[in-house]
Amino acid sequence: MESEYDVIVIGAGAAGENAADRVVKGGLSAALVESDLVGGACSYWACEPSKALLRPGTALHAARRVPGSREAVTGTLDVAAVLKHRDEAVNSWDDQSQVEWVDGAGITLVRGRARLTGAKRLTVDDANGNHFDLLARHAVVLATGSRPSTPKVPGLQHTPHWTTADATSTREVPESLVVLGAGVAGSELAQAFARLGSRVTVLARGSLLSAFPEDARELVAGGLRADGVEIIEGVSAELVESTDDGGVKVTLSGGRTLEAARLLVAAGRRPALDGLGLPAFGIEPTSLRVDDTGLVLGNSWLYAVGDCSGRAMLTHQGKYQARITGDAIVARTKGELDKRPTRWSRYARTADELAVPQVVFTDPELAMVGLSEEEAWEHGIRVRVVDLPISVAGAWQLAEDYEGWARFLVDEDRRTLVGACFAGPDVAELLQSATIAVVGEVPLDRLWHAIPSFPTVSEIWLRFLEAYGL
Ligand SMILES: Cc1cc2nc3c(=O)[nH]c(=O)nc-3n(C[C@H](O)[C@H](O)[C@H](O)COP(=O)(O)OP(=O)(O)OC[C@H]3O[C@@H](n4cnc5c(N)ncnc54)[C@H](O)[C@@H]3O)c2cc1C
Ligand SMILES: NC(=O)c1ccc[n+]([C@@H]2O[C@H](COP(=O)([O-])OP(=O)(O)OC[C@H]3O[C@@H](n4cnc5c(N)ncnc54)[C@H](O)[C@@H]3O)[C@@H](O)[C@H]2O)c1
Repeated sequence: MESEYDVIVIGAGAAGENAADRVVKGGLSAALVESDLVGGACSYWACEPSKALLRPGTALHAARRVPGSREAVTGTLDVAAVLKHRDEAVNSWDDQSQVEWVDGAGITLVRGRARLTGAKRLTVDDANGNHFDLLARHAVVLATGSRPSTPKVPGLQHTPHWTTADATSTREVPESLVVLGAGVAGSELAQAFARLGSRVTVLARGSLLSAFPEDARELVAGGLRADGVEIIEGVSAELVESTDDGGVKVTLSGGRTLEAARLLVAAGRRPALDGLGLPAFGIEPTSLRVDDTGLVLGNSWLYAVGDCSGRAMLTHQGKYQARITGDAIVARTKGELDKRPTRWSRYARTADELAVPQVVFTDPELAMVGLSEEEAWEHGIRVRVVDLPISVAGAWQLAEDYEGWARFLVDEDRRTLVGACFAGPDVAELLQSATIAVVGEVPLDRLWHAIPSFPTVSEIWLRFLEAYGL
């Protein structure tokens, strides 16, 4: 006997929850299938615990940078209290509150692992050996998240190591830690553990945070080095082995060896699409492609949102995709969307292409939105880049030795902002102003009237407009 719903969402992470919610808000019924904890990676193993591990160190460092409060700081981080704060942030890995939210939202939760058995048909296998057959009247949404990529380094597969999930859920702070991978997760966790007392070495194939502008990443690298993190750039790990004392030994290109109590592999993630039965529908699990509404190309009922859809792997982006896709499914069901949606309409994930905001929560922070210079040229935009230090009165209020940097990218023909990047303490909260300017395509002549309050770091907007020539 099959249970029928208008829409079935596979995966109850941030993206899946939001997709199901929009569908129900639009008047349809939705089942949400989850094989693990309701809430997914962000709540239990990624954003929330990593930020809980980072924030105490950032707060302590901020207090040390202001005369008056600096003198009051006499100790170091209380490691047990930080880990307790992390435990509270993840509700001690208990998803009861999220299950209650799902119930309250009118979504039916089905526990177990789902796989497609036919068009709009799936089977869910639960932990007790039970099977449930489900049928979606209109659409199935994949929201299955991502899995860590394991680089092909000789010895790594057979050597015990941490994934980012192990690092964020740890109950111990290792005496020493080698981090393989110098992207966002590697940088954040390197600093978190350094501030908790580990001796940390980060290995970067190219440079630390290579996806970000050089001036910005240099500031972050300086912050990590000030915390004692050794950053080795331009190297690869050639061999990984266990040591007799339960630690790990890494041999680098060039012959140098490193020994540490733990190895953390943070070398990117790939969409989690295995075991879903996709090849039967002609879909390769490695190359999912979706249109602006999230519809998987080549069919009329299968959608994808969040990390599994292979676009920017960020919680807020997955939730954005879910809102748009959920609304698009409802509109199609009601016959209100039969053509390709227009750019920036409520049924098109336009920001996926033009305005992805991202914050690296290191200290200093790094915040970026929109197109890079290269991407702007690729889009045919005649772009002008304005770089300047964040040297405004608001910054000095925050920290005596505030060091920050900003980049603004202007479409010269339209005189609108197409991208921005900020690096420095507390710049995360600056990002939404840039996101609004990019998405709103606000002309610079109008931004001239957007007065930043004195003394705030937002004064950098005025400095930018002056530097641009207004
Ligand atoms: C260390 C770290 C820190 C991060 N910090 C941030 C941050 O600060 N800000 C930010 O925006 N992003 C951050 N991210 C990225 C963010 O965690 C992800 O983008 C986000 O969690 C993806 O959400 P999702 O709903 O797509 O997938 P997930 O949260 O992974 O949810 C997918 C769910 O699907 C379930 N599932 C999978 N297959 C099946 C199946 N066949 N049947 C049933 N259920 C299934 C899984 O159990 C899982 O619960 C971080 C990532 C890492 C690794
Ligand atoms: N604050 C945030 O928003 C936040 C925090 C952490 C993670 N995330 C997201 O989670 C996802 C995973 O994070 P991540 O840092 O693992 O991915 P990433 O893509 O940001 O970085 C991966 C890094 O690993 C390196 N790498 C890959 N293979 C390697 C190898 N064989 N040897 C050495 N280095 C290698 C890459 O060059 C890259 O620098 C990303 O999409 C990221 O945006 C977001």
